[in-house]
Amino acid sequence: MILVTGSDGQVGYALLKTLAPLGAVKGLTRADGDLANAEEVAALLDKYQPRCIVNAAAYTAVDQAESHPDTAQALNAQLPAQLATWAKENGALLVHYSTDYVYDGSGDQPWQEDAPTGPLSVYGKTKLAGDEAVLAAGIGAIIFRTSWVYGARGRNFMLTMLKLASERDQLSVVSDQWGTPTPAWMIAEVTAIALREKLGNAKALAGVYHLTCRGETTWCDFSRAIISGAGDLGVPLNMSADQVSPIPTAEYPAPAPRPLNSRLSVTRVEQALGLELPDWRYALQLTLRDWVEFRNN
Ligand SMILES: NC(=O)C1=CN([C@@H]2O[C@H](COP(=O)(O)OP(=O)(O)OC[C@H]3O[C@@H](n4cnc5c(N)ncnc54)[C@H](OP(=O)(O)O)[C@@H]3O)[C@@H](O)[C@H]2O)C=CC1
Ligand SMILES: Cc1cn([C@H]2C[C@H](O)[C@@H](COP(=O)(O)OP(=O)(O)O[C@H]3O[C@@H](C)C(=O)[C@@H](O)[C@H]3O)O2)c(=O)[nH]c1=O
Ligand SMILES: [Mg+2]
Repeated sequence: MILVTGSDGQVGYALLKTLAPLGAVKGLTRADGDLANAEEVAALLDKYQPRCIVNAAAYTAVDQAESHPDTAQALNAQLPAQLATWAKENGALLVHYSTDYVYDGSGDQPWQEDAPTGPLSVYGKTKLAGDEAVLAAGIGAIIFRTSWVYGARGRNFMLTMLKLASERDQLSVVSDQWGTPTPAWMIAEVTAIALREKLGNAKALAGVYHLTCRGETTWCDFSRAIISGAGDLGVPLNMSADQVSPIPTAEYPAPAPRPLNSRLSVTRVEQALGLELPDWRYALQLTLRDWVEFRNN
């Protein structure tokens, strides 16, 4: 049994399908229990006895985390720590996800996996604590640090932009935060490849791996690419890409500070798996097509 936590979320939902070839998959949603409650988590692990846990549950509301640090800590730090301890005691494999927000965003070069961390927000700090707990368990877990996750369903920047562009005739979007948009399906499909290797050899792929698309952009140019890509697919919108105005971060005040440089080097995962990850623009085209399908059904 492969247990996927957070299976109503963007990545968790995609994993239900991509992991299916590797065995029986059980997804945990809020209906199964509160993952912020350690006793409920223990009972779920006891019930399902997974040989493999893929932890896609997290507290991902970056701004709300500033005023709800205890819930963020429970989901982002204590849950992965508990899963790692259980995996160690029961000889299970663990795959966990983390974020570009563990870095401080300085400089303009892609971060390597062994670079110093320096989270700016409660979300980033609690995610880093989760990574550290998973690594400290010494069980050869895989940690995929991804960024700017989006998809045809869930809460994400692509869907926000499509909605706003159908209602407004002008948008202002920050143009000084750099990073790489990454669809949930891409993360789920690469996870399946990695997990299959791990099922063959438990020592394979241990540690931290960045897992994003290739290339880099800003939220502003990502927004423009979403709007022009949707237009190319015949989606009726109220505005065009050139009506998206670039603004500095200072003009978009928010409770949580965001890193300016979220570029992540993906060489390590590409070499480990012997593949080349897709460029973010191509991945966006495929995801927009998913969304058009999803809307029409
Ligand atoms: N989204 C992003 O841009 C990025 C995400 N990541 C990381 O990737 C991973 C997957 O993220 P993503 O799929 O986008 O996240 P989502 O927020 O889409 O999914 C997380 C899931 O966890 C569930 N969850 C939260 N709290 C609880 C709880 N107390 N009990 C039970 N379930 C709970 C959520 O349910 P509910 O919706 O009801 O709260 C949701 O279904 C996470 O580790 C995240 O930190 C990394 C970089 C970027
Ligand atoms: C809606 C909107 C957002 N923005 C800015 C705010 C922010 O800096 C940026 C992206 O908005 P978001 O709310 O998606 O940002 P955010 O929630 O910080 O996204 C992050 O989520 C967590 C979970 C991660 O791990 C990160 O990788 C990253 O994806 O765009 C605008 O400038 N204009 C707008 O109209
Ligand atoms: Mg958000």
